Amino acid sequence: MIEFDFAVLRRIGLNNSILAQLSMAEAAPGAQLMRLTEVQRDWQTVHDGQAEHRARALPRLLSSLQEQGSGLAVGDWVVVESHAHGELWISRRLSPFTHIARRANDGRRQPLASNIDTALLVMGLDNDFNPRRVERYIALVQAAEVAPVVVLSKTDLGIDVDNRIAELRQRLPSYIPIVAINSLSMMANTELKPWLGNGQTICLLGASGTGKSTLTNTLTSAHQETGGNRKSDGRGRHTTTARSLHICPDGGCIIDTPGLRTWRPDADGETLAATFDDIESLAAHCQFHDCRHEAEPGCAVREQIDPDRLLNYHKLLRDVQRSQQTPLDKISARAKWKVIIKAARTRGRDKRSV
Ligand SMILES: Nc1nc2c(ncn2[C@@H]2O[C@H](COP(=O)(O)OP(=O)(O)OP(=O)(O)O)[C@@H](O)[C@H]2O)c(=O)[nH]1
Ligand SMILES: [Zn+2]
Repeated sequence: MIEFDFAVLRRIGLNNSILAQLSMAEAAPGAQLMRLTEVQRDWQTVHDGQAEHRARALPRLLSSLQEQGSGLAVGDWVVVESHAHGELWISRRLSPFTHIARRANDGRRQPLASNIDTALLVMGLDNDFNPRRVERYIALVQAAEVAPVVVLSKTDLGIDVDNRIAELRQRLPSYIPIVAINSLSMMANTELKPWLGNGQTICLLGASGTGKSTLTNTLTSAHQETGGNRKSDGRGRHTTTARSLHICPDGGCIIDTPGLRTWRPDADGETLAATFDDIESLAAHCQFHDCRHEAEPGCAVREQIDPDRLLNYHKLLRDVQRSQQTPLDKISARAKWKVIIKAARTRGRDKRSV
């Protein structure tokens, strides 16, 4: 039997999709369900809904995750066993319902965060305003099956808010919510309430200086120190504050880790096509089957899609194609170009000498 208090764990994001896995989980007596809030090489921090504890993962768990090409990430739900001397050991990871990973330079996938329902894509209405970047983030979080919400911050700066919202609204698919807020105002709580129900987990993504920390403070104002409830029940070492899990007093919790902060989006072509499905579905109506929506007559896409959104789509697709090349592909692509350029130069010389 795995012990847990639903109401307490719900504050840190427990939901039915995780619970459904528990009945099948074998565990030692007294094992507890907890949420991972920090992942280091040799140790982890887990949250039991009230306080954080230092724990370690069983080597067999780590190697089986590694075999699956996966690994522990902040936000994972784990089964924690208590061994002799109060040591806590993570024995099992429940399958995450969403998983954000980044591709490391060597091509491996590196887990960043698990079990996030909604990503707030924070963008300042000031100089930071950049629809292309938002489209890129949307593609990425959708690839992880996390729901995107575009949050335009700094409405108080007297920037032409309505026009900028209209510009984005016209450009993005209609199912993507756009919310404009002042991160410094408590009103932000009301505006973001739909994504902060009890049991919901959100994360904040966006460039530096857009107001992610400010907004996190506003949303969690009554609970700055989520793990601050010190317990001394002798199990594991307690830490006082949750560095990466913040509980919102009215429901919901926020995951904020250095990994997510420095995460720069990458995606594959299929994912991009899914995010730009407005373009893909219009393309079926172009006169030419292989229309590139550039100068072809009878193009259905150019008529309806914001030209910059179309440009961005093509640019992202090119990026994807490049990033999916292996080092060998890149070398052979470069070699091919060298041949082409050399041939063009030779042709140029031949023409001149005629
Ligand atoms: N006027 C105004 N200022 C804001 C708002 N949101 C954030 N700021 C200010 O913008 C600056 C940057 O905000 P942060 O919350 O630190 O931004 P961040 O996204 O967390 O930045 P990093 O930590 O670098 O990722 C701070 O000086 C904030 O006070 C807002 O809605 N209105
Ligand atoms: Zn076309």
